[in-house]
Amino acid sequence: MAASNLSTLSSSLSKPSSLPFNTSNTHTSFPHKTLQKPSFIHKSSFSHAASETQKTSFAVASKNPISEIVSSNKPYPEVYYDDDEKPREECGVVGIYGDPEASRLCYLALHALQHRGQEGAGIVAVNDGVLQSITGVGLVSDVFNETKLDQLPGNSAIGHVRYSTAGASMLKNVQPFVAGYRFGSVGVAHNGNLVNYITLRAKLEDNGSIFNTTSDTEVVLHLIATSKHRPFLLRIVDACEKLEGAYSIVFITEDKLVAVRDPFGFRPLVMGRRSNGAIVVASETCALDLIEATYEREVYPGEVLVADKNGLQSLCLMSHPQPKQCIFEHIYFALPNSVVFGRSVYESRRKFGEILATESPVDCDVVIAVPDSGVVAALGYAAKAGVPFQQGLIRSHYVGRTFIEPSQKIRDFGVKLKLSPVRAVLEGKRVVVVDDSIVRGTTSSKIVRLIKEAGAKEVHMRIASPPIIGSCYYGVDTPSAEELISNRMSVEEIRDFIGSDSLAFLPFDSLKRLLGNDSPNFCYACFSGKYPVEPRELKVKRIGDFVDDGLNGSLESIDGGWVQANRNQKEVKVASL
Ligand SMILES: O=P(O)(O)OC[C@H]1O[C@H](OP(=O)(O)OP(=O)(O)O)[C@H](O)[C@@H]1O
Ligand SMILES: NC(=O)CC[C@H](N)C(=O)O
Repeated sequence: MAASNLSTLSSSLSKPSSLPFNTSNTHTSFPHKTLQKPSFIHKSSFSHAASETQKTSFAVASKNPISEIVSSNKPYPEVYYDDDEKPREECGVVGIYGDPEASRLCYLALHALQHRGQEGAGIVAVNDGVLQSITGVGLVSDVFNETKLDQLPGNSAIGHVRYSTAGASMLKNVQPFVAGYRFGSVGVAHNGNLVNYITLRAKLEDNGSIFNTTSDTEVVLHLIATSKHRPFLLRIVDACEKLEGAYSIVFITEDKLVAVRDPFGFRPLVMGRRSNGAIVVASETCALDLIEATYEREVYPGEVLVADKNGLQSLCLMSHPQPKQCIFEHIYFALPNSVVFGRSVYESRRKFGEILATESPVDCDVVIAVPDSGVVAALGYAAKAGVPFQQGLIRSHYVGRTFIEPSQKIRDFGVKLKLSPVRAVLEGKRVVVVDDSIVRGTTSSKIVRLIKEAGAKEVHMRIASPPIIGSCYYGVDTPSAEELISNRMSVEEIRDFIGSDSLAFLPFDSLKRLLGNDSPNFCYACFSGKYPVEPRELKVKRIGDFVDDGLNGSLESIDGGWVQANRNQKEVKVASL
């Protein structure tokens, strides 16, 4: 990332000059995906911690924020999910400026973003120049209730739902973080992953910084506090220019809401307005819909968007390389009713299904989806193939996303617990099954078996993404390369492994063709292994990593042992910084 000349920046409060996206996208509304509860394994783990919350306040003149955190009304709980290498989704962020119900609106918006993170949730609100924060582990509904929200009055607030990518899953790492520095207080909520935070943290600690968490996000606060620039906005820019990797961040201060997106725009961030003029920023437009804010546009890659008493200002301060937005948002993460990177997620998925029907047709009687993420692509496939779409798998809404389950054994069990076949739809039929992705192959192999046991004559798997061969380092903590089945097996070998009669993936070239001129603006590292920002400092999970850890390479040992060994290694690393 090229450094901007900060001396020229204070006068450059302006709309970004070269905006990479068409801003005229319309806002499409679709029914909301049912928000997922954590799976049974999470639930039991959360049961001790779900009620654990912490409340902190930061006044303008806060002199010692650390002592205030330590004296918060509840102690930190035990780490409730201390698995630093499990695959995870992303975080969701929201920020509201200029609404008397700011914290309640944040609370609602966090519900809409719950699919992006279920480990912890928090809100920071500003009232009379004091930042007040409540964070807790578990779901938004576990953390907040009327009484808690009553403690967060004020006209501006930010919120966060977390899936950890750096730093263990524990209360102290739940965002937003709040800190006091010599010119005031600042709260931060981050979606993404910083690939250079270990070096940044080491430098900061060399210079005397004391860290309160093990999250990558905390370095941002220290960089702001130690920046030599003024005013606050330039401190933010100065700090962000030192960051590498993915960050869609909302900041809150006594008098401002600031939204920043990294120059590559890896993770989404959108802006909207309520009818009373309140400004809203959020990870996905589904959050805007819920709180009746009208979607205006994205926060652009490299943009710093500021809402304060003077209105909305946009600073285009960071250099603009070619954007590299996460394609997996469209394939799996985002809700289909969201507009992400200026495109309807629903439309993307429907077209992925159409492409599969055109490029990998097969004689069949019925098309079914693996709910939830496969539904829209299956609808596209069925419409294009002219074959009826039916609900051949019923999904339990009390079981969470299996992609994020911590161990292989639990994932196996989780698939059966979550998805039940409908014999009336499947018996004697040639069935096309559409899913959004194959990560480890757990879901597909179990599903093929379930469907065959329900009497299907043939099962044809169609996957609405190219094969996933690379781990993600930009906010989606996908498994090690060894765990990615497409990294270990050919398509035919995978077909054999999952036991289907045929298997086809969305061809990578067709995906790029579909995106057209916008195609170079996406990050495809998970399909190509080519990383726009090299994750130099982070452990690249390749063959040999787990061999060195003394494990034999079976999937179970990766889950049960490699993770353990790696986690210990990480703890040592952090401690020795
Ligand atoms: O190959 P695997 O390792 O099994 O992972 C792939 C599966 O995980 C996801 O489902 P998930 O249950 O997480 O999410 P969803 O309910 O949103 O479809 C995805 O939709 C695939 O079905
Ligand atoms: N998934 C995310 O966006 C995580 C944000 C941040 N890196 C954390 O671990 O808390």
